[in-house]
Amino acid sequence: MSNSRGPVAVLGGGSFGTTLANLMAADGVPVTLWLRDAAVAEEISQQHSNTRYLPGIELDSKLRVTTDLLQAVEQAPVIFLAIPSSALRSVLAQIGPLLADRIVVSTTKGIQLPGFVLMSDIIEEAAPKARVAVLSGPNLAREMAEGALTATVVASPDEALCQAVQDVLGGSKLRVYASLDRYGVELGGALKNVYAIIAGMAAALGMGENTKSMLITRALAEMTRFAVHMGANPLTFLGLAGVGDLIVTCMSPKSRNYRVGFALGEGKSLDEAVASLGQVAEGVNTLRVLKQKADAEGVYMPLVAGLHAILFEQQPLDKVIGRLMSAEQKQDVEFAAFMACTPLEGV
Ligand SMILES: NC(=O)c1ccc[n+]([C@@H]2O[C@H](COP(=O)([O-])OP(=O)(O)OC[C@H]3O[C@@H](n4cnc5c(N)ncnc54)[C@H](O)[C@@H]3O)[C@@H](O)[C@H]2O)c1
Ligand SMILES: O=P(O)(O)OC[C@H](O)CO
Repeated sequence: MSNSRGPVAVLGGGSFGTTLANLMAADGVPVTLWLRDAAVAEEISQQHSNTRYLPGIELDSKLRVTTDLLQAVEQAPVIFLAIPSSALRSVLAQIGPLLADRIVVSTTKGIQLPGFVLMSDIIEEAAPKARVAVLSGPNLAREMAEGALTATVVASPDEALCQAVQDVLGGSKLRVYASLDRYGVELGGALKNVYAIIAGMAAALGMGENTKSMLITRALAEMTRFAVHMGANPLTFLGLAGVGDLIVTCMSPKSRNYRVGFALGEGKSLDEAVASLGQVAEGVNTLRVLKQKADAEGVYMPLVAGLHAILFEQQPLDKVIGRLMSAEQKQDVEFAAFMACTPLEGV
């Protein structure tokens, strides 16, 4: 098995897996994309397109594709996972022991039950000897596939691992920054999806720019409060995987979570909003898991509680907004307080 620039396997042939694999293939990295659907694999290999997830994008002819999972991972020292959080366990169950000593990078931005299970936890359970990192940041797949200049973060306490991922993934269109705070980067990517649903709702309801700015800023305070309580470094939330990803997902109709929120704001039911999307919106499940955890830990998360009340407790929107606006008016910037009790390492 070789290393510094591949071979690489990308597991998951949806929007993000196809995009990441294509970027690396175009940059000369030997990549194999694994997906389940033989017809999509055939289309990628013969037509160099994935019309279901990236319509109108011409994929690089060097991109190899397979429906054979073992073949994909067999010779790859670096493996990216771009599988929805709900399916990660079942995919890893088929290959766990094969992943010993490999670099396994989760790009999945979700949290699962029971309890509060991150994707890195699922990987380490299935493959205890793998070297695990997470990748997160303001990374709308469609824009990356179109060649937009983009930055992301690879996070692991293992600096050599981060360097290996930077070498393989970084290129003329994509800058890959490193972080030692894997936990914070992973939480940032998952939590921001919940606030993107709220931002989409606010947009559909015609709320003003002041309101959108208030939402994003208070969302950052709220998600950081939770993450710091759980052990993450607050400074991580000032970076690409925190405020960077929160901004893009809360501002862009290209975000699927934002689009779910927008559809809800237009009066669709949650089932209708999710069904009309046809792609994964991790924020809906994350909201359930996060609300439970915040309650159990006693962390104050009024925006999460408000969205949960609307989606899962049948509370009317105007009542929830009224409650949010009449809550105690607290301190603005909490970062000083967060940082006073957190060592400035692990960012
Ligand atoms: N799309 C983006 O812009 C983006 C960016 C960064 C991170 N992510 C994260 O990447 C993850 C994947 O998202 P996506 O955008 O590629 O989703 P998607 O909805 O575009 O595609 C999901 C893919 O997963 C496949 N899949 C579903 N269940 C599977 C299973 N059991 N086994 C194998 N494959 C299965 C589907 O067939 C599909 O190819 C999500 O957690 C998402 O938050 C997405
Ligand atoms: O389309 P979304 O809402 O899943 O967001 C995609 C990425 O996470 C943005 O960084």
